[in-house]
Formats: sequence, structure tokens, C-alpha cells
Amino acid sequence: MASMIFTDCSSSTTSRLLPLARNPLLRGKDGVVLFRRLVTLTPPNFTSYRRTLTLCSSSPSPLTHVTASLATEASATAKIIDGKSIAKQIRDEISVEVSRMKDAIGVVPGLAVIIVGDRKDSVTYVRNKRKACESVGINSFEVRLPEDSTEQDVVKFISDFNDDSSVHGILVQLPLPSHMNEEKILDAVRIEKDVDGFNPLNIGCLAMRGREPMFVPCTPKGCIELLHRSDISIKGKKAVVIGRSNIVGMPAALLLQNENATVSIVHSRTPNAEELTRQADIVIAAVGVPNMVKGNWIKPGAVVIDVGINPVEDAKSSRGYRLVGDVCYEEVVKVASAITPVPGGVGPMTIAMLLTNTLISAKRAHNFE
Ligand SMILES: Nc1nc(=O)c2c([nH]1)NC[C@@H]1CN(c3ccc(C(=O)N[C@@H](CCC(=O)O)C(=O)O)cc3)C=[N+]21
Repeated sequence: MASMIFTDCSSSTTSRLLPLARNPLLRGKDGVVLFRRLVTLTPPNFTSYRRTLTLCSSSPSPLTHVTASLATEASATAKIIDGKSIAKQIRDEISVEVSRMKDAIGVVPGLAVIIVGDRKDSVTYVRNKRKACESVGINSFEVRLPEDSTEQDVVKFISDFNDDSSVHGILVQLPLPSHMNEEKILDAVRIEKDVDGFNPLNIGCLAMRGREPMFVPCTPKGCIELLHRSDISIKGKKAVVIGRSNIVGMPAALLLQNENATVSIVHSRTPNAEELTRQADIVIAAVGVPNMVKGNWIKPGAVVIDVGINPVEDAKSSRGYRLVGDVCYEEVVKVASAITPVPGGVGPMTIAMLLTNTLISAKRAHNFE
């Protein structure tokens, strides 16, 4: 018997995406659509959330008597963690602080962003960052260099910003063109202005007990802030981070550990990734694979933070694509107790944390409490 699940977020099995009548797995010999009872390979307590197409019974005949019923068993739905509105709240708090600082000592925080090339997504993010700065009264400086610039060109601008006292944060938009050495360029940013927190010395401090990092990297910091502001306690919880990147997975795991969670990191070479993830009370997914984390990876009642922002083709969207997370939202929303949406989850928080770090940097530079 075919084992199959119909969901809107299946990414791996093409047959799931085919319309029923064209799907050879569901076609009877004579071309009549043959519905089968769908068997899911999930433990019994996971079956309730699944929207299974329960059709016919194990005896397929007579074919003329085909009945289809869409059985949707009622089940709890996760609380949606609204990153967009939490980020707005944070920007409002930053605005207040920026004004207070300006009134008290006449200093306005400044953020410099360097972008090389014209990747559509990078241009969008940089524009969003500029708008966010404007909305809170932070000065923004933007440098856009052509794709064929040299490393020296980029480093020259970084050096100028390093020496400019009106700039408190410097961000080099990633990814850089492939002919550039990313490490070398990022190393040129003074650690006191590295609001991304990517400097290895900074990561070292983040990892060590009793040390204070200069800046906490924005995306992982945004994830933790979402948990705090949603009154989700981390202490003593089992957390799984899926993905081990330098900019999200690894620092996210360090932060969770610092919050006294017991942390596992699951990655592409983890043989039992699903099983480990299923034990977690808190899951942070940061792999960059659309819809990878299915409903049956999640323990009922777990909290799920989806860091993925994967563009997938969508002719219906004006941009020609839409964004999907690393988590199969439609499935997981029925199992988890709380979940972040994509868009509108972690993305806006990343930018809010960038503004926070820029404010922290300006306050530190001027000894302003
Ligand atoms: N040096 C550096 N620092 C970064 O922090 C950095 C970077 N490079 N390179 C690219 C990634 C990605 N990133 C995002 C920020 C905001 C949204 C965001 O606001 N997303 C919106 C949707 C935006 C849209 O609709 O396109 C949302 O999720 O709701 C997404 C992605 C920062 N990054």
C-alpha cells in the first residue's frame, strides 16, 4: 500500500505536487482515479494533526463506488509568534533611547552598510535596513560597490568607516561576490563596530562562561528575544538547533546554552536528526532548506523558531517568488505550542537587533548609560 501524505508544503516528493488525477500512484488500471487509504509513518499521537485524505477502505472494489472524504480532525493550533509586531515594539523602544541620547549628549548613532554587487535579495535587505534606521532616528550610511570591485576597494571603505566617529556600526552585506575573501574583508571591521558580531574574538567571548561579547549576532539574538518576549522559558529545556552555520546555528546554540537550556546541534551528517529533534522542547531551524522540518519531527507542544527565508518560485506573486521557511508550517502549526511564521517571524527581528547593537555601540563609545 502506498504511504503518502498530502500537504501543501511537501518539497521532496514530486508526486505529492501532482494533481490527483495525473498522479500515477493514484490511478487505477482503467484510468479511473483510485483512492487509497493513506498510511502515515508517524507515531499514534502524531496522527491527529494530519490532514489525511481518507478515501475508501482497504477493499478497493467496486470502483464505481468511490467516495472521498476530507477528514480533518480537530486539534490545537500553535500560538503564532508575531515577529513583525515584536520588532515594531523594539524599534519604538530604540526610538526613545536614540532621542534621549541625542537630547543628553548630542550624539546620534550611525550605521554604515556596504553592499557589493546587485543581488536582488541583498538589495532588498539593505533597503529594509535603511528604512529601519530612518524609523528610529539612527543615521545610515550606505556604500554600493560594483560586483567587479576588488577586496582593496571594499577594505578602503571599511577603514574609512573604522576611523569615522559618527559611525558606530559597520555591516558588510553577505554574501560577497565569489572572487572575494570574505574572512579577510570581515576581519577589517574594527571589533568595536562589528554590530553583526561575526569577529572570531567576539564569538570566543560569546562561547566562554564569564566573558562578555562585544555584540551578540543579530539573528540568534532575535530568536532568543522572541522567546523572552513571548514568555517562553528556556532554562532547563531541551533545545535542538538544526544547522551549524557561523552566523546562525552555532551562535544560537551558544546563546541557548547560556540561557541554561540543554542543547543539541543537528546537521547534515546527523544520522538520527528527526529523532533528536522530536525530543526537543525548543527547536531553532536554520538550515536553508525549504520545508525540511515536518510535523512528525516535532514533539507535541514544542516551540519552533523558523530562521529559514527561502525564495521559491511563485508565478502568482508580483515578485515572481515567495518566501518559505525551513519548517513545514502547515504541518508543524498543528503540533507545536508556538511557532514563528515566514515572513514576519525572525526576519524583522534580525533588523531590530541590528538597530539595538548599533545603539549599544554608540552608547558604549560615548560612555552613555
Ligand atoms: N552581514 C550580514 N548581516 C546579516 O544580518 C545578513 C546578511 N549579511 N546577509 C543576508 C542575511 C539575511 N538577513 C535578513 C534580514 C531581514 C530579513 C527580513 O526582514 N525578512 C522579512 C521579509 C523580507 C522580504 O519580504 O523580502 C521577513 O522575514 O518578514 C530577512 C533576511 C540578514 N542577513
